[in-house]
Amino acid sequence: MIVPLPTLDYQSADAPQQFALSLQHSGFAILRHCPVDHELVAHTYQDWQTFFEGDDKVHYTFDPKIQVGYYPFQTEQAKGHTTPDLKEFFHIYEGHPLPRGIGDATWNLFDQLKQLAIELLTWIEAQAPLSIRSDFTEPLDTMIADSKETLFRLLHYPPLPDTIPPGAIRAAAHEDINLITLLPAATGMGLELLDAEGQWQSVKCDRGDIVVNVGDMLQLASQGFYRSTTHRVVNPDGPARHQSRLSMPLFLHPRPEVVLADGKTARQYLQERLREIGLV
Ligand SMILES: O=C(O)CCC(=O)C(=O)O
Ligand SMILES: [Fe+2]
Repeated sequence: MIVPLPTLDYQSADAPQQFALSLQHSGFAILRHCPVDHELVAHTYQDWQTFFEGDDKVHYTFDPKIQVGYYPFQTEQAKGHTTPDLKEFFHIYEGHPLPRGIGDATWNLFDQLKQLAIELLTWIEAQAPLSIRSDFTEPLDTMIADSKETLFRLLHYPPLPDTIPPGAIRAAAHEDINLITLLPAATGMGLELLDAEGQWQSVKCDRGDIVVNVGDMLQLASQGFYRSTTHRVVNPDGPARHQSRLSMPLFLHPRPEVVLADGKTARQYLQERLREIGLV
């Protein structure tokens, strides 16, 4: 039986416990009433919708050395997949300029999400058993607080083409590489997670909710106490086929020199994983 993911109230007294339980069980949690401005989310989506609809984007084509910029439609394929995903996206990192026409909302949202992530990492740490916590090489929140590696990915899944390459979906099944991911509710359905029984479950959330998921780096650092769960974005049916979908995950990455486990640094781990998905 599929038990849907609960939506948790960030402001409730037991939010830290409920949040950590959800991450242990499914690798995902849905939070409502977070200190993230809904207007800012809407504004950011508007700016990037305009960007992806325009012709200017090709002038920002990504620089593979620094992984910044615009990745055209069907550039990325998930680990172990041969068909590229039906998506285009833009990678931004702190300190790098945004495309013309993108206003302050994007950086303001980045800052609000990062502050929230810092707090959520203190919850994640406090809720882990001492035997797990004591092996963290430093507090989880300081791993990311001054990091310049955190990646904001603005994603656009265009309306589906008339002919879809066999096996191609909006985002093929994958796990995130980083510590945790914060995902403001996307503009459309489609996100699914693979639950412990091997069933795909739709991640249902409302506008304004924040979805949080565990990445491989946290799974590694917590010796599997927190699970990094496989997820994907499926192609819609019916009229939604003709609609685009936007989403904007913030991938929280530690400073490169942070040791995750067994002497392995975040830098070493990230390079291994990027090679696997063909991004370096
Ligand atoms: O678009 C989404 O809802 C999720 C995207 C995702 O999982 C990713 O980019 O890693
Ligand atoms: Fe992901």
